[in-house]
Amino acid sequence: MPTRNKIRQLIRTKRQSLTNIEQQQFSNDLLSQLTARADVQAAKSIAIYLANDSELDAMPFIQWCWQQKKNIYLPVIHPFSPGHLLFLHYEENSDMRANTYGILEPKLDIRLIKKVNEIDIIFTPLVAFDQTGNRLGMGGGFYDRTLSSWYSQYRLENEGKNFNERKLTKPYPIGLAHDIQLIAAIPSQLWDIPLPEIVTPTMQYKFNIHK
Ligand SMILES: Nc1nc2c(c(=O)[nH]1)N(C=O)[C@@H](CNc1ccc(C(=O)N[C@@H](CCC(=O)O)C(=O)O)cc1)CN2
Ligand SMILES: Nc1ncnc2c1ncn2[C@@H]1O[C@H](COP(=O)(O)OP(=O)(O)OP(=O)(O)O)[C@@H](O)[C@H]1O
Repeated sequence: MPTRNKIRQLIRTKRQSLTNIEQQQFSNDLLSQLTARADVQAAKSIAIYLANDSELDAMPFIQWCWQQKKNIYLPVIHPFSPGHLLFLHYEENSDMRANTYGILEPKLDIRLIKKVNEIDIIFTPLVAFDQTGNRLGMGGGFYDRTLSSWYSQYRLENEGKNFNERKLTKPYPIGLAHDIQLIAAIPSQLWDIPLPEIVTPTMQYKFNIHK
């Protein structure tokens, strides 16, 4: 089985070869998929990301959320807690700065920080995923740390239940990815947090990660 770094390399290269036209089409397909979901329609606070490295671009969806008066939050690399994220309110006129990876994030202002367990849905970026909900990210462990207590609670409350009988606790995580980011199997590590759902431009995958 290829190593995690090999998979990252391979999928990132594949993703970078998508054309601008394809990227635009996929963003619009994503918009249609997400806006049709009842949980998205009901959500008041949504965390998402600004596309980097040819990730699936959610900007059309972010704009729809703003029109619907939803609150949008973006990940900000914690200034002194290594590997941790903060989530800050994001508006059209937010002051932005580039983080160490060159990704734009809202300028740190403690008044704009939203507690993770007060966010309804966290849409996570990812590099690769498999048919069981395993997620491989850019390699910082940021989302694994963000979601670790959510996952403990999710398993505790939903052990043995069917997907449609689950009791959901905030923040509900949903991965966003291009279809080409699906691979046969991700060699998962103990700390990896799998995702209960992943949305691509053509599919909405649901996974039993609580059994
Ligand atoms: N759009 C987006 N925002 C995000 C993430 C993400 O995956 N996508 N993150 C999700 O966790 C966090 C940032 N994590 C990242 C981790 C590594 C690299 C990266 O480009 N690494 C380089 C080498 C590292 C370096 O420059 O020191 C590389 O692998 O090429 C980027 C983002 C927070 N914000
Ligand atoms: N809950 C955690 N507690 C402590 N360390 C963690 C935790 N989760 C991940 N890590 C550490 O973070 C590092 C990177 O993890 P990993 O390669 O799984 O990141 P990733 O899921 O690809 O990235 P990201 O979540 O940022 O997109 C690993 O060395 C791992 O030990």
